[in-house]
Amino acid sequence: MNVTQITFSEFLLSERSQHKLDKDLIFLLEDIATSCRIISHQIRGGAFAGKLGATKSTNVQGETQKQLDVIANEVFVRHCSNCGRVAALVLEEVDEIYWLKDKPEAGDYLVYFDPLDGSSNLDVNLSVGSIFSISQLPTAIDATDDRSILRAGSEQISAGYSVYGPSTSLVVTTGNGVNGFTHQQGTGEFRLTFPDMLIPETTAEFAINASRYSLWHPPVRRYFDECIRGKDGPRNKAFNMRWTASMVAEVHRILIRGGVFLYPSDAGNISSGGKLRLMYEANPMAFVIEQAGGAASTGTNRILDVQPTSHHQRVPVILGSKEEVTVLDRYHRES
Ligand SMILES: O=P(O)(O)OC[C@H]1O[C@](O)(COP(=O)(O)O)[C@@H](O)[C@@H]1O
Ligand SMILES: [Mg+2]
Ligand SMILES: [Mg+2]
Repeated sequence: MNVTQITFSEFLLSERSQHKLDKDLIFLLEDIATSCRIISHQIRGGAFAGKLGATKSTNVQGETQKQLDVIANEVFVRHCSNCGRVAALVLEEVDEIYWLKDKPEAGDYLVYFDPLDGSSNLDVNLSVGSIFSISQLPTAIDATDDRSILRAGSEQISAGYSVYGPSTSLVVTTGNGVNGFTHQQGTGEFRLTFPDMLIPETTAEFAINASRYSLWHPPVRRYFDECIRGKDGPRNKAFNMRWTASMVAEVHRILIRGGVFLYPSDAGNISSGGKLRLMYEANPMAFVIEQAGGAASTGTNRILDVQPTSHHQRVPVILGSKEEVTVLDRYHRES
């Protein structure tokens, strides 16, 4: 069968037989895909339903919530609570952990969501997305214990994201490489359009919010200063810069054509540990990036090795083409 005809369900069945995936994981991934379809539909109709603006509330991170942040959150809660193996949901928009079982068993799933990433882009009709991560409880627990959801990223069994851009994409890893699907209008199916995604090892494109230059630490300034000196600078390369203010869109571009994305800790965010959240932004993206042959670092550690201490924890993020992440790690060591 032509790759573009393979549906997400068919793909999951073949992954299941090749890699012995648990059938409940397949059901959960189907529920996540259904949620992404619904959210995509809600975003595309948002202007008609008056759903693009902000709510009057702020989330646990003190950020003003968009109406669609709240809607996307509800969609994931409603559709991903059905699979009997899900023990808990951790969501960006909700302070507490949402336990679905009183006495979770070994192997039960812990699912982490950024229901809508880059939501400041909604009002201006630019790309946004959803991010998910799935881990398992290593042992049964007698009663719910919030510390048991603090799993390192290296324990993820699946992760991915959906981008709601000119088309809706779904990109997924189950630890066996990375595959990308496009939502087909009409049939409503996600079809395999980007099999075996691989990130080029070298790149001449970086993404950072350069308005924070005055807040950056020396290694990040050094990297940026060298990049913008172009061919005549120490890197001998004419670098290009991008910033979409939506991590999903940045990661998707890097998966398609390479590049490096940075949201480092700086003088403005160091007291919180950085900007991006470990459990539902950094970890899932790091897993996808590594599975596609890239690298993901805090500047001093591999992101997937960071031991979480709280479920809304923030970390510095540097990810993408290996060569650039290696340069940035070295600049951090040398500083
Ligand atoms: O506005 P800034 O500082 O450029 O930050 C943009 C970053 O913030 C985020 O939008 C945070 O995501 P949320 O919309 O889920 O809070 C990232 O997607 C993006 O990389
Ligand atoms: Mg986000
Ligand atoms: Mg979000």
